[in-house]
Amino acid sequence: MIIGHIAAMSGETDPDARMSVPFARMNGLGNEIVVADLRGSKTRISPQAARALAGHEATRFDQIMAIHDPRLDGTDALIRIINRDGSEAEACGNGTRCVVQALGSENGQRDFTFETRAGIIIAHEADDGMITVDMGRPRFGWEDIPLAEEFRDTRAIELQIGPIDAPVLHSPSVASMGNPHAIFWVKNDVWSYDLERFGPVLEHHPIFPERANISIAQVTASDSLTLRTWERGVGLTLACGSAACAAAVSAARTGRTDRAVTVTVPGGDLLIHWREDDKVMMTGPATWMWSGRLDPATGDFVRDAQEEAEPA
Ligand SMILES: N[C@H](CCC[C@H](N)C(=O)O)C(=O)O
Repeated sequence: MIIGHIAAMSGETDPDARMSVPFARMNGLGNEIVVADLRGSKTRISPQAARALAGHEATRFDQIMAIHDPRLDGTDALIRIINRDGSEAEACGNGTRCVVQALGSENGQRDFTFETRAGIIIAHEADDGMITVDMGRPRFGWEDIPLAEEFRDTRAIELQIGPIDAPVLHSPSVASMGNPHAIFWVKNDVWSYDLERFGPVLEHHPIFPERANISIAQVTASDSLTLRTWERGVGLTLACGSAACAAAVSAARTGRTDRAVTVTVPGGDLLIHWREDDKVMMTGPATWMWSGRLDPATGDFVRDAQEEAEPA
């Protein structure tokens, strides 16, 4: 290519070659997701590139779902999940649905098996476009979350914020969906709590050696709850699928709800079913917005020429 030749001659890297990774900006119920296609390449998206993309208005994301070639027999892909701050997460429910929709749109495939740091994740897209992800089994042991000290009963641990004698939030349930979650149960509307202020303090509390995703949940019926989440490595988000799963299993485990619940998050509703075989099934939508190509080293990107889809 002539431009590449001139760029090489002048010591510049060919910008077109650097923008080697196709990506789609997608929406998982308001969770802002970048799905990046690194199949056939040994490259990874660098933490610097992630932070650069996060800092740009157009590509601002909660998670990047980086699709890599499979490493294990029987899996379709290895997925690396990158938070806004460049850290890696083990699980991302909403992002997984976006990956299913992105890959499914290539050839009509409806069933997928992915390797993630949280283990093997199975997902299925139904005729109506709703996507169900088998998020695996929750874990409740204090070392599994992990917590910094032993708590025999993780249905409610000793942790509070606010005045000692009148805490604003206290006694969260904790659970791992591969990634760490704390859920504070509240009586009032979840919007009446200043999660933006408490979230960062709790995310970094020394009780959570790997930090934690922090949610507040109000049980509204035996089959529904409302949830807001401060995500580890991200901040306030409109939806967090793994938090919805952690909240649903914790609600059932503490007798607050049944095992099948609708979890209403700021971006909409997720259906969560903690099956008798201990697997947690999460069902919800995924929406394609626009696509482009990015440089996995720097986060520079170009948009493809096309119309942007209307947000769902
Ligand atoms: N948005 C994601 C969760 C990302 C979790 C991440 N913030 C972490 O564990 O570090 C979801 O839908 O499950």
